[in-house]
Amino acid sequence: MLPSQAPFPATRHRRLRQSPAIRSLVGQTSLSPSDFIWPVFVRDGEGISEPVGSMPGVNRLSVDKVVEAAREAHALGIPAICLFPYTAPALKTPDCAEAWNPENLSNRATRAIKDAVPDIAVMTDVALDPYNSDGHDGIVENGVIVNDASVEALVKQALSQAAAGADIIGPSDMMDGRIGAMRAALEAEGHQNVLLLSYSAKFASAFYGPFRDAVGASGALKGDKKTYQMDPGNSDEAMRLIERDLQEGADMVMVKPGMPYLDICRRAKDMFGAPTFAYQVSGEYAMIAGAIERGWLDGDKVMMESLMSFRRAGCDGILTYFAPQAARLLAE
Ligand SMILES: NCc1[nH]cc(CCC(=O)O)c1CC(=O)O
Repeated sequence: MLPSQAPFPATRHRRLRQSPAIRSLVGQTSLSPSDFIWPVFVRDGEGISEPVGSMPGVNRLSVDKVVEAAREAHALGIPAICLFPYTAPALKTPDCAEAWNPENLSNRATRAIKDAVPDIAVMTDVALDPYNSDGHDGIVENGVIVNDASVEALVKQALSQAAAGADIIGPSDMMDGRIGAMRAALEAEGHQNVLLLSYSAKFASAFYGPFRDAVGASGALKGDKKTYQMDPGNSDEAMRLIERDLQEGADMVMVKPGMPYLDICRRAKDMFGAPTFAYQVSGEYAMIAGAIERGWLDGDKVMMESLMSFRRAGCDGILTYFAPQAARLLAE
């Protein structure tokens, strides 16, 4: 686009900024509760809402409280909720079998939400880290995260989530070939309408720290995730991964983390035009919420500005821990 404009004073850009009415008329980007997916942490028990230390305002919720959260989200116009289970250390094994237990926490929460609030979409996380005594997203053999055996396990996990009623399955594991394998298995098992929102461009980021505390994975993790998550400096590789996942049957794609990777979002949207999401991850939330808590930033304004940036970068939606707070503000 070549901006075409008369010289000053025929063009005065401030004319277009003079009042709320004019500004709203020419505003290019919109933000609505329907753009949000709300990630929530699920734990065992009943009636429990337990604060996550490094994420002020975020709690781990027992299944009954997750159902309440889903009701609240639905009332606020948030279309989807994404479940992350906090798994007891005793259930973590090298083969990660709890991941496809039909009665695991994530599956119980999915069924409870779909029973109580059928209209909200439930998204689940496919990755082995909550169930792995090694803390990795894939299966570890002799210190190596093995790809193909991991994909087999991830397919079992995805099928158990679909059977529990998940609407959107979000593979966050970054193994190769998992989207194609999951899509084929979902078709074969009669889950034709289950959506795959692939964490296609997921970077090996230090911004996931608070999340690993929230799901109890930081203690277990040996080493780092750099052999499967992406190098933060790579952009072309992100495009190749997104293209690969779309070709394997992903319905929607994700860039993660969000704010430090908005250039990847814009490039992905321009290049593929697929439904594109970004995950404003735990560390991004912690930075903003921590500064708000100290009175260093104006909370509502910074939150909304950060969310608007994703929309401006071309994202159709945002996974954000701010979802209910932002939706409430948008409803005012
Ligand atoms: N498969 C794990 C997973 N799924 C979502 C997040 C991070 C989310 C966040 O930081 O908010 C992670 C952490 C990781 O890869 O270590």
